[in-house]
Formats: sequence, C-alpha cells, structure tokens
Amino acid sequence: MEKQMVIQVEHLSKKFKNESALKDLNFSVHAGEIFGFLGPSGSGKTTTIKILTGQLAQTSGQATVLGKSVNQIDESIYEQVGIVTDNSGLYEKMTVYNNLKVFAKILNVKKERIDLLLERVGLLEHKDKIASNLSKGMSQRLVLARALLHKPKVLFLDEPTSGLDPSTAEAVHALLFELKESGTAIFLTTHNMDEATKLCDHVALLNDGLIVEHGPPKAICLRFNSNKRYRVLLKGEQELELPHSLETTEQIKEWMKNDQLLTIHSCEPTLENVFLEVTGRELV
Ligand SMILES: Nc1ncnc2c1ncn2[C@@H]1O[C@H](COP(=O)(O)OP(=O)(O)OP(=O)(O)O)[C@@H](O)[C@H]1O
Repeated sequence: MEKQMVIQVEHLSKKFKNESALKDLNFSVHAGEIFGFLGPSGSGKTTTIKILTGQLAQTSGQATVLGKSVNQIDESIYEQVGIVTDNSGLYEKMTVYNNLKVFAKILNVKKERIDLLLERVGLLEHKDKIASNLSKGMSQRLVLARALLHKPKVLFLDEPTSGLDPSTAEAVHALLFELKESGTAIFLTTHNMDEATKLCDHVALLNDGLIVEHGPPKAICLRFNSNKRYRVLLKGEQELELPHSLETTEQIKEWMKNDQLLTIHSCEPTLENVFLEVTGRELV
C-alpha cells in the first residue's frame, strides 16, 4: 500500500533581502519515514523547518504539511505536529513533570503518558527538578518528550542529538525508530553523517540553499563508489587496502584458504566524502 505523503515541497525558495537562502527545493516525506536534511552551518536547514512549520513565509514555490499549505497553517495543525528546535519555550520555573503536565492538559493527553515518556528520555528520576536547573542535554530531552506527548503524525527535529552523550543519543535514536514504526513522519536536520546514515530512510544534502544530492544514504554512497576498494585485516595485525581486481580476488581466496583473513570491508565513500566531492566543502 502506498504510504501517505506527509510533507510535500515543490520549487520552494526563500530570499532574505537579496540573499538566496533556499533555491528551488523539491522533496517529499511519507508516513513512517525518517528524512534527513543535511548541510553545513548556514546552508538553510533551520529556514526550511521554519517555513514548513508556518513560522516564516517562503518567497516562492509551495509546501504542504498533512495536506495543508504551509501558508495556511494555524494552531490546529500543532495538534498533529511536534517541533523540537533550539527555541525550546520551556517554563523555566516549573519542574520537569509540570512542564509536561501543562502541555498534556492543552493537548488533551492522559497524565499517565508523562511518566512513560520521561522514562524513555531518561528524565524520570529528574522529574521534580526545576527546568532552569537542567543541563543542556536534559532540556533537549525534555523538549523532545514534550513534542511526543500527543503522538504527532509529523515531527520536526533540529539537530536532535547535538550535545548529547553517546548513550543518551542512542536512547533518542531508539525512540525515533519506535515513532517511525508507529507511522510518524520525521524530518530531522543534522551535521552528523553517522547519525544520518544510521537513522534516515532518505536524505537530502544541502549546500548554500541547494539540494545537491538526494536519496537513501546507502544508495548515494554506492553511486559515488566508482573507485572500488577493500580493506582487509590479516593475522599478525597486518592491515591492507586493495583495489578491485582479479589479482585481489585471487589473493583474498588464498588468504581465506590459509585462514589468514580476520576481517574484510568494502571502502565505499561516506556521506561526508560524497558531500566533499560534490561541493568541495566539509560538512561542518
Ligand atoms: N531572518 C534572517 N534574516 C536574514 N538572513 C537570514 C535570516 N535567517 C537566516 N538567514 C540566512 O539564511 C542562511 C541560512 O540560514 P539557516 O539558519 O537556515 O542555516 P542552517 O543550515 O540552519 O545553519 P546552522 O546549522 O548553523 O543552524 C544563512 O546565510 C543565514 O544567514
């Protein structure tokens, strides 16, 4: 069955005075899909999220979220949308728990879900802390929990794991996978190529407001794998990188026969390498 299209963007452009921040963007995101918007600082990621969430008007082109034009977004859409960006809007003087309680009431969500979500983002033991006393990573997780209270159909995440320690980032990834399984469409921005490769069904690489590559991360990397190479580790800690050739095939066969081969990996480029090749720029 064809999955429902949740976000559709057609020829979207944005100018700030004379500066073109977004140039003719085209992409779509379906239910149950994690879509990664990747680009270096200043490439236009936040501007795109702002347009898609009705906080900024585009200069030209069109975009719809849940079938509604972004120019007609009103408060009612927030019942189905979750947004996690820097401007968290937490109630600084309230406890962690009460921050969620206020939103649960507004969104008509049962209170039992609060503890469940706090546990999932690792904040249950901090539920009575005042929000202003939370660390950056904790505040980030509280904003994520808040965005998930009402099981949104679409979730916008600006750099969801920046500043989180690896185990908390891992917990956030698990939560995102679970949401995806339940049918939520997730639009995330990141600088982190490993995160994008692991999480995203599709990615768009953005450079200076222009999408320069688009597709499943693995497919993009394979497309740029013109110079096939293999990395092998042999007994005795000898590590070699070999070209794709008949000679290499014979050599590998020989090592296998003599039980010399410990590991073998293909050396296709990472998304980071692809970005560098396409734009001449690092993705930082
Ligand atoms: N309100 C604004 N007025 C003028 N220019 C703006 C405005 N907002 C963004 N820009 C410009 O648009 C471009 C894209 O900015 P944007 O914040 O979308 O980038 P980004 O990819 O999210 O960067 P980062 O990863 O650093 O958050 C930048 O050149 C920025 O200076």
